Amino acid sequence: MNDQHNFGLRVQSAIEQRGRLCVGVDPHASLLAAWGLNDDLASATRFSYRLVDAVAQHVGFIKPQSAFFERFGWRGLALLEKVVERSRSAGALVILDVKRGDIGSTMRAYAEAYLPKGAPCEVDAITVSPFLGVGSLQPAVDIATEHGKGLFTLALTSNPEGRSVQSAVGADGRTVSQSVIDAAGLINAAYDPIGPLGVVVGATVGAEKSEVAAKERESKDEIAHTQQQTSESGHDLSKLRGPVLVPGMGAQGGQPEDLKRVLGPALKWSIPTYSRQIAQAGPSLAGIQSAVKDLQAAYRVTTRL
Ligand SMILES: O=C(O)c1cc(=O)[nH]c(=O)n1[C@@H]1O[C@H](COP(=O)(O)O)[C@@H](O)[C@H]1O
Repeated sequence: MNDQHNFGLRVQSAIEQRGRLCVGVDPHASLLAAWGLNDDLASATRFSYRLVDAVAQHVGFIKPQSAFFERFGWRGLALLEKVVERSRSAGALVILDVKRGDIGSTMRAYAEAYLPKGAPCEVDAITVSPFLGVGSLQPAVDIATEHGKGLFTLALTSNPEGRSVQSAVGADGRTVSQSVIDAAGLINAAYDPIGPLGVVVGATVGAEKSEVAAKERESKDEIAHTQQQTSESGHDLSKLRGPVLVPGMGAQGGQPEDLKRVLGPALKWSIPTYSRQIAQAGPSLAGIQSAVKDLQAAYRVTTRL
């Protein structure tokens, strides 16, 4: 399999060549206001182009959040397509944050919108939600792997409300989030050394080790295993063999030093993503670029393996 056909290998080489930082493009009303702009399509266009032009040649990953474009209707979607195209042609991998999840037949249509070569809004990967059942994502897995694209499945989200669902324990004794991580690991096992199925783990999860995770580690054997394999999130990411998108950084409180603690062995292919913190350094190109440089330098130190 050549590098271009395995999204995992493209992630690996982007990290090696450009670093692991991901810049979020979220034309949020409050950020537009902070830049002295109105909350309208013309302003969202200026904001997004400025951000992309400042960073796309320097970072490995760009993550536009679809909702901030969808709110402007079809014109917003046309802008999103241009933002994606501008980012990809500067060499960044685009992870479109759309958090799609539905019954299999509908899931196929969502995947077709973004993943095949020549799709209307072709990106390198999308975020997907597994809460209709991990198996419902299969059509998206098929389309992603067929076209050399990736998926990032929500496992442990950065918002505190996610915990009650994601830490629930299934009949097999695993948490919902661990089952999501394991399902991605099973697909990635066919790839060496890294596969195309990523997960989302928020940087904010480490501080709150859940009671469930503690119960899972009750037996002595498990304690020994856990000390070797798990992160402070209490989840075992050691068999994932895939990329981990890490939101919750900056504006939500996560710091570069947290990554190692939260991810354990999955640090190697982690992609910390920042939206507000980087945009807030704008609107000047120099301000945005210096925020990016500082974070890239911090990650070179804190993620040394
Ligand atoms: O999938 C995501 O990107 C995501 C997952 C998650 O658990 N938490 C989370 O904040 N996000 C997204 O990551 C971005 C975080 O933005 P900032 O907090 O401004 O850096 C937003 O676009 C969120 O929609």
